[in-house]
Amino acid sequence: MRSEAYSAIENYLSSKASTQAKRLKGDIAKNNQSLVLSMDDHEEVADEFNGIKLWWASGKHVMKSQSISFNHMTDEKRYYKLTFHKYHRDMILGTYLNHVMKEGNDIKIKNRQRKLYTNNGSYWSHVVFQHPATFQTLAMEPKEKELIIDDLITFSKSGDFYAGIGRAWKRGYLLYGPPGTGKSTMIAAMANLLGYDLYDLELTNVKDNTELRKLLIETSSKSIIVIEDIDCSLDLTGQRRKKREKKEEEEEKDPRQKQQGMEESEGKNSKVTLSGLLNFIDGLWSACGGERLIVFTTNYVEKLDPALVRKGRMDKHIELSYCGFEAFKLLAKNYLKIESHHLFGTICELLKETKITPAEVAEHLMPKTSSGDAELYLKSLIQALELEKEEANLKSEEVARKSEPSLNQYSH
Ligand SMILES: Nc1ncnc2c1ncn2[C@@H]1O[C@H](COP(=O)(O)OP(=O)(O)OP(=O)(O)O)[C@@H](O)[C@H]1O
Repeated sequence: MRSEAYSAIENYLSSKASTQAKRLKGDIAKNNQSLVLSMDDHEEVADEFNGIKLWWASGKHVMKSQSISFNHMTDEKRYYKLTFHKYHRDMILGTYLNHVMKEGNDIKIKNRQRKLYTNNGSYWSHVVFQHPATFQTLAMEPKEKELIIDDLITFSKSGDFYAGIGRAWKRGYLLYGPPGTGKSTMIAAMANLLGYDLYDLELTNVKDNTELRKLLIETSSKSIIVIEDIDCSLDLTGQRRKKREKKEEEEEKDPRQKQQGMEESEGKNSKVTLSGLLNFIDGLWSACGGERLIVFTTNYVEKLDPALVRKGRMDKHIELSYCGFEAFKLLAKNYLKIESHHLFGTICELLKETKITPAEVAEHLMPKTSSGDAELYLKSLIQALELEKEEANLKSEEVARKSEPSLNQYSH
């Protein structure tokens, strides 16, 4: 088996070899030669570190097997030879080799096949995670997007910082906004950006706090734990608690209602509590290693229990909202491959006056025929926006009419 150090160097060099090969690609293409991205025996890869030039070469020692064999098996020991000026020896053996190992291990993590876990009761099962969403394709205000990317990258590089201040290497995100504004898409983009695994935790499948604790302890480092629609997942919101208290009062008055309620909720009743979840986020988690993000999503942020969303627990609150012009332009670029059009001005004005989600805009821009042209899709979007605007106007007129004092009120 190859040692960890060997495979880290191998990863590092294959990335170097591939950049050098890419640089050569033009010449190679001209000569109609095939492109070699990995290192062959005795092939050299040049590297430069802090202005110092070095050369790596790979090779192998072939040793005749001591045992008697009919098929002349040989043992081979592969190695890498590093050549540099002896003046730099200390720096190369220290700083440079550490840098190679770190980069090599990072490449390994980035290239590994990532997993999407879902819980079936108290067990995780997984499939390969292959969602194509990235921050480049996520439509939202560019400045806000930059801030989020920066926040995520800073987090992923802050292991030493968290250790230094004695805090668990974890960060909580709350994504909120109407359905179809890209909450799930953003989570996939986060996982793709950082190369993390995803744990999609379905709280309604979790029996009680003990089961919750077991599931969360089993999650690995470099992962995102997602609890979608936290307001609907459990009895976690203030409103739901009040509703339940009211229902309990009614049931006390009429025991028949209680029986009916028990039958209805049988099978989907989970005893996970808000305090169980909070205890884990605050306490237990800190004890089980690091580099985890926990992401809650909700369509109704105002309904959440303040204890759940207070800063420190959910470090960053991100609102995903209706489609603005910048987000529309990105969708048009992705879906229609256009960056400008004479209908953009009309769309820009209509977007200011309407509430339409990026999912709805995307639906209009999605090519429906192989010959469909951009103008057709933009016109369909304009039609939808005009309809939306009309409906919104009617609604506000109705609200205004209802709030007007009726004439009778003033008659004597
Ligand atoms: N901001 C966005 N950028 C790009 N595509 C988007 C965006 N928002 C929505 N979409 C598109 O709409 C579809 C639905 O979006 P998504 O599931 O991410 O929304 P959501 O906010 O998570 O909705 P829900 O609250 O119903 O779960 C996605 O598959 C994606 O193609």
